[in-house]
Amino acid sequence: MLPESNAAPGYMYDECKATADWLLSQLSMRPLVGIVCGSGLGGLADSLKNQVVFKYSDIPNFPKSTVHGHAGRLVFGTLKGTSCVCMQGRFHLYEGYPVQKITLPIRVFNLMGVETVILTNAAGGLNQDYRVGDVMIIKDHINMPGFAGINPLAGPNEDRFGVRFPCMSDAYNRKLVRLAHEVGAELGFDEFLREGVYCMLGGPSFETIAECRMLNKLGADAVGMSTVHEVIVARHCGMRVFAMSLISNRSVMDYESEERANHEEVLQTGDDRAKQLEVFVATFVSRLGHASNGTH
Ligand SMILES: O=P(O)(O)O[C@H]1O[C@H](CO)[C@@H](O)[C@H]1O
Ligand SMILES: Nc1nc2[nH]cnc2c(=O)[nH]1
Repeated sequence: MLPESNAAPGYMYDECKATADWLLSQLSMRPLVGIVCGSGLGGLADSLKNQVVFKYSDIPNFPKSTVHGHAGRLVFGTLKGTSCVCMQGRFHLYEGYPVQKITLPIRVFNLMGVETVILTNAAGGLNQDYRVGDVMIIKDHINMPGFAGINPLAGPNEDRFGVRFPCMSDAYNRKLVRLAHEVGAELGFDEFLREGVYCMLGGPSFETIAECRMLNKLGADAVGMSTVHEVIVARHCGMRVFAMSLISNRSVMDYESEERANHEEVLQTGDDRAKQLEVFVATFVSRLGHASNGTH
């Protein structure tokens, strides 16, 4: 056990609990599903009914959103009768926060009673069969910052959340992956639904051509700058995880290519697929099957 002085400030159990209690004291529901909206996908929160909305800047201990396309609002409400909380905007390493701080909301989800976390992101398509607008169900990840010791669980372990050495070979719930394929097929989305491996880099610069080629050779199908740290923290505290990437741009793999990755294209692709993804997430949530409906 590391000495107490090494305890990371702002996201240990007591801070997370204070934030969860503050939120719950103002709500008449308890969320069962937590949703994180990726770049350009903030519209997912708008489909929640009976909304109660908090600005991140008003929530104790919460970081602030600094990225265009991430509104910085926590939205509570119901999706087809299931109580949900939705992060309309997430936090990234490149915003300058410690990796533990950007995952604080996931621990707050857990303390509010969330059982299932649905993470979405925008990502570059490394897999050469992928097209812009494809949706990749994430079956596994490569935690590139983790290779350099940047892991949200580094530091003293908080036993009240989970064990020191959590398993990650089952990070992405396989039943939920199957459910996503079923829902996709029913909605007629098979044509653009894929399944693959997401690789996280720190950003904010996009990848070089050599980096894209390397990542693809290593087995990654899509690359982004988020999600993995949230998955690790969610699994550490025992929540089930489903995640998907909207392929917002094709990773440039060829020195002759005129394509250039840019955030505007990322946001535009989100906009183009927004309605279908809203229907997908709402249908998916309605099939999760929780024991209670989250009302007191
Ligand atoms: O992963 P999300 O939050 O969807 O955002 C993705 O889009 C941004 C780059 O355009 C990066 O932040 C990348 O991680
Ligand atoms: N790292 C990275 N993140 C992204 N987010 C959306 N597209 C991309 C991309 O091509 N690379």
